[in-house]
Amino acid sequence: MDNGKLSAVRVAVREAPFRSFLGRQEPSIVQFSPQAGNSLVVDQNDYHFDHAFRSSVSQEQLYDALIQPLVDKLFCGFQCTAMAYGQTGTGKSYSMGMVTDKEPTKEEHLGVLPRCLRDILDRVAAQQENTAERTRITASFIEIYNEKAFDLLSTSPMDPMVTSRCQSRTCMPLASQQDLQRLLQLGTSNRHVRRTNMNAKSSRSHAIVTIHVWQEDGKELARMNIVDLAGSEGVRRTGHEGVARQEGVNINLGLLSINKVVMALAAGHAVIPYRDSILTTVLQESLTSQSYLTFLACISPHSCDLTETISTLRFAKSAKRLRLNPQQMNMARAHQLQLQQKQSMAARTPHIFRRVMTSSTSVKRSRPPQNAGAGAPIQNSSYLMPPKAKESMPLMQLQRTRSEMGLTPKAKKRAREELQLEMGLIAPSVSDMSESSLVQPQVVKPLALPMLHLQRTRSEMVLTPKGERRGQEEELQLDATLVEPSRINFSDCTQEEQDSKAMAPPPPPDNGRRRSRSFFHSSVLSIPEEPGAQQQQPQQPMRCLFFSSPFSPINLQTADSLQMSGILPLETSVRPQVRRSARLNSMCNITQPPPEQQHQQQKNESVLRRSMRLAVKSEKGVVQTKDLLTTQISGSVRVRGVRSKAAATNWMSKHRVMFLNLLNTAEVRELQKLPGIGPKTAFALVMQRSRLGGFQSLAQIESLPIWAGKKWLRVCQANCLDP
Ligand SMILES: Nc1ncnc2c1ncn2[C@@H]1O[C@H](COP(=O)(O)OP(=O)(O)OP(=O)(O)O)[C@@H](O)[C@H]1O
Repeated sequence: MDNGKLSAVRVAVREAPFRSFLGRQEPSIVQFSPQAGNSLVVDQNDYHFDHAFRSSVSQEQLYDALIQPLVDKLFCGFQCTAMAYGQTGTGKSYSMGMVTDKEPTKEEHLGVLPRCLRDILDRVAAQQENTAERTRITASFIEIYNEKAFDLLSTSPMDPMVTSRCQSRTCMPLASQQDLQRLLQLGTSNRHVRRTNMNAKSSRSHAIVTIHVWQEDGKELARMNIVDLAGSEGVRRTGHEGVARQEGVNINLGLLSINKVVMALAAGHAVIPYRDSILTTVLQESLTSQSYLTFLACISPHSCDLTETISTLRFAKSAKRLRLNPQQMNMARAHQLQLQQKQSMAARTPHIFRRVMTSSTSVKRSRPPQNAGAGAPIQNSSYLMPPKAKESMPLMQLQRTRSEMGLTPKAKKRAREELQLEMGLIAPSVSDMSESSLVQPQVVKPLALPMLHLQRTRSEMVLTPKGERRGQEEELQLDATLVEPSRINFSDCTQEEQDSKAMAPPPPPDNGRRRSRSFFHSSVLSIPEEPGAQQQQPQQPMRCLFFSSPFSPINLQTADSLQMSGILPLETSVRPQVRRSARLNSMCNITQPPPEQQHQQQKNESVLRRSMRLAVKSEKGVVQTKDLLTTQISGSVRVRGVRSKAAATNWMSKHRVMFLNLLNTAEVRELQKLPGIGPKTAFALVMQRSRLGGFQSLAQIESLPIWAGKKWLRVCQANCLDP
C-alpha cells in the first residue's frame, strides 16, 4: 500500500437534505461545480476541498470515497480519525452512523461506523485465513458533555472520567455487526440527547467511538476514532433555557476550542490551545502529527442557516491547511522510546552545560579512578568529567562552542579556560582547591584536542580581524603561561604563615603593570605573584600539595614564559576566594607523592614544556612542523589553507548534525539555554517537533512559521551555523 498517496488531512463537505419540517422548498444556498467534484460556491465564495458531496450522495459513496482509504491506513498501523463537524441537524450523526433506532437500520442508511467495522472485520477474517496471526478488535465509546468526559460503556456511565485524556476506557470486543449494534445501543442510551427546535434528537454531547486493532501479543496495532461532534448552534435559535442553554454554551465552547486548535495548528502557531476544553484535551493525540485525519463538514442548504454554513466552511478551510506527518503506531512507539532515552540522557547533562555556560570561575572535578594512586599520572584526562557527562560529549561540545558565541570577550576567555581545564590542558585553579584536592596530576590528552582546536577556529570565524588577532594573542599568552608551571608549597608552613602568604597585602601600584584585558583577571588564573619570589622558589622545589601536582596554577609564570608572552608579573593582590580556598585546602591533610611519582610528574612537565615551546616557535614560523600534536597543544596555532577549509567544512557538517540532534531531543528548558533561543521559541520548537514527529533537517526547522523576521538567521549566527 502506498502510504504517500493519501493526504494526511482530508476535508470533505456534505450538504444535508432540506429539513422537511421547515415546510418550504427553496433553492439551496450551496452551488456545486458541475466539473469538479470538490468545489462549491456559497454566498459567492469559492471553496475547494478534497470532496464536495451533494445532498443526494449515498452513505456508501461517502464511505467509499472518504473513509475506506482510512481503513487501508489503519491496517498499515496508522492512527486514523474521522470527525464530523457542523451545524445542528445537518446529518453528522447520520453520516457517522451513530444513530440507533429500534428497527434495524436499512442498508442504504448505514453510516460510517458500521461500514467501517464491517470492512475491518472482513479484512481481519481474510488475514486470518492466510496467516496464523490472530487480530482482535475492540471498541470504546465516550462522550464529552458539559465539559466532562463520560465512559458510556462503563458500569457507571454517569460518573465523569477522572484521567484528563481519558486513557482508561471500557472496551468491548467487536466480532460482528451485532456486537457493534449492542455497543451503540448501550452507548447511545447513555448519551445525552435532547429535542431542539432544529433537531428532534439532537446530540447534546461530543461522542468518540474508538476502534482498536490488537495484535495477538496484546500490542495495539492501530486505532480508528470516529468522532461525532455536537452541532454548533445559536443558543437563541434552539430556544433553550436553563440546563439546555448551558449545554449549548458548552457545546459551542468545545467546538470553538477545536476550531482554535485547528487554526493554530494550520497557522503553525507556537502554542496550541489543547487545554482550552476537555474535547481538545481528549482529541489532542488525533490533532497532532500522529494521525490521519478526515473532516466531514456538514452544511445546511437553507438560507436561514447561511451564517452557520459559512462558519462551518471556514473551519473546513482552515482544517485543509493542516499539515500532519502521520507515523505508524509501532514506529511511533519506537521513536517515542528512542526520544525518551535521549531526553533522559540530555536531562542528566544540563548541570555540565550550565557549568560551562554560566560558570565564570571554576569547573568542578570528579574523583579520579580508584586505581589511580595518589600522585600517579593519569594518562586519560577524561576522568575529569563525570561518567554520565562523557556519554554526552557531542552535546557538551556543542554547548561549549555555543557558550563562546554571543559572550563578552571576557566571558569568552573564561569559557575557553574552562574548556581547557576540562580537556586537561591546564591545572585546576586555586578556586577549585576545595574540591580539587582529589584531582591527580594530568597529562594532556592529545586525542581530546582536535575538537577544541576546531571549535576555536570556528569561533574565530565570526570575529573581526582585530578581535581575531586579539584572541590569538591572548591564547598565545595563555599558552605561554602554561609552559612553565612552577610550584608552591603551603604544607611546610603553619596556618598563620599560609594565611599571611596567601593574604599578603597588595604591593604599591608601580610594582607591576596590570593587564586590563587579561586572562589573569578571571579567578582561574588571577594568581598573585611576587617577582622576587620567582627566583627564590626554584632553590627549594615546592610542590602544590592540593593537587599533588607540579602543575599548580598558583604560580604559572616564569621568566621564560614572560619573555615569550611579553606579560609582566601581576601585582600581588590576592582575591578573597583564593585566600579562602587556600585556607580550606591547606587544612586538608594530603600526603606528598612519593619520589618516583614526583619524578614522573617532572617528566610530564618537561614533555609539556617542550611541546609548548615547539608550538610557540611554529606560530612564529621558526619551526614548520606538521606535527598535529604540537599544533593542537599550542591551541593558538591556526591551520590555514586547504586543510583548514576541509576541517572547517567537516566541523560544520558535524556541528549541524549535533545541533539538529539537540533540537530533536532536548526539552524546553534545555533548548532555551541555546543562544538566540528564548523560552517562547524553545516551547514553539518542542510543539512543532511533536507535531511533525521530529525534525528531518535544519532546512525544515528554518521553514517553520515560528521564526519572525531574521530570527532564524540570528539563531544560526549565535550557534555558529551556516544559515
Ligand atoms: N443525508 C441524509 N439523508 C437522509 N436523512 C438525513 C441526512 N442527513 C440527515 N438526515 C436526517 O436528519 C436528521 C438529523 O440528523 P442528525 O441527527 O444526524 O443531525 P446532527 O447533525 O447529528 O444533529 P445534532 O448536532 O443536533 O445531533 C436525522 O433524522 C437524520 O436521519
